[in-house]
Amino acid sequence: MSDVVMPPRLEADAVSYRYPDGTTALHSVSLQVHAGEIVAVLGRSGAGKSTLMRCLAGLEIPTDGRVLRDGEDRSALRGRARRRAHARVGVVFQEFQLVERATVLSNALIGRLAYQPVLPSLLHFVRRSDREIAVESVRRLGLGEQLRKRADALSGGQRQRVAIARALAQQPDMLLADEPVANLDPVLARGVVDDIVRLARVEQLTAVLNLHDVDLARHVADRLIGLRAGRLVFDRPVCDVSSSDLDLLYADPARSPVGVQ
Ligand SMILES: Nc1ncnc2c1ncn2[C@@H]1O[C@H](COP(=O)(O)OP(=O)(O)OP(=O)(O)O)[C@@H](O)[C@H]1O
Repeated sequence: MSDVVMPPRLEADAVSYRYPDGTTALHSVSLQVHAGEIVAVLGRSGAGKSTLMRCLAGLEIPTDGRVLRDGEDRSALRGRARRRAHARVGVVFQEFQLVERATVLSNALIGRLAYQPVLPSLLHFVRRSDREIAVESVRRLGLGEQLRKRADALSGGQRQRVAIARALAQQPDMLLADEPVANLDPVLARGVVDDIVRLARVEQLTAVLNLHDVDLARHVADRLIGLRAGRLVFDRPVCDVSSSDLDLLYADPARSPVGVQ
């Protein structure tokens, strides 16, 4: 559905992030996500996964270090160029972030906003091509029958699929999903993650998923990245991640041996 172009390579170069209250959530994290690769980020609650995701998505600017897309730092972009760069990054959040009182189609159309000239979008004018892309995105997530239904009348799994359809309507070349299934039961979670990964593979997107479920992450990702207390602990192909890597990642800090925080 999108133009045939190479998906981007995404890179964090010594990224640190400190919140205004002084909490340092990331300590010099460096990683690369290769073009078209699917990477899952694992770690305990508070490890810094969401902060890393927000930095990768360009929603936060690192306090130190850089996020590079195909070797280019996007933080310097302004105005239209910045809007366009953001448009190519589809982001899916745990809380869905839908407009609850709007229809499924209207929510998917939000994914087209960055491509519209400002005046027509202010006047609620929707180009036919944008509508077609949004409808097609919703259909691909199996919600073609629900186009006119309000988001708040859907189940949790359906709502997350609308959020994915909205991201897909952006015609992204990169997909970032922050705990996309944390609010869903395990069976639904599996289905939604399978949908995300299927789309990422078909559309050849570079994808990063924050996941709590290690088995699910192993099942869908090419590579696993482990974060602990804001530091990168491992970054390996799925088959090379051992149970001791995972033990180190999830060990209770109160019981950890000296040297492991
Ligand atoms: N807005 C904020 N202000 C101050 N500190 C914050 C803020 N958001 C997160 N933090 C802190 O930054 C650290 C990393 O948080 P982050 O949300 O990135 O972790 P996480 O791995 O995504 O956790 P979870 O799995 O629970 O979502 C934590 O210590 C957290 O308390």
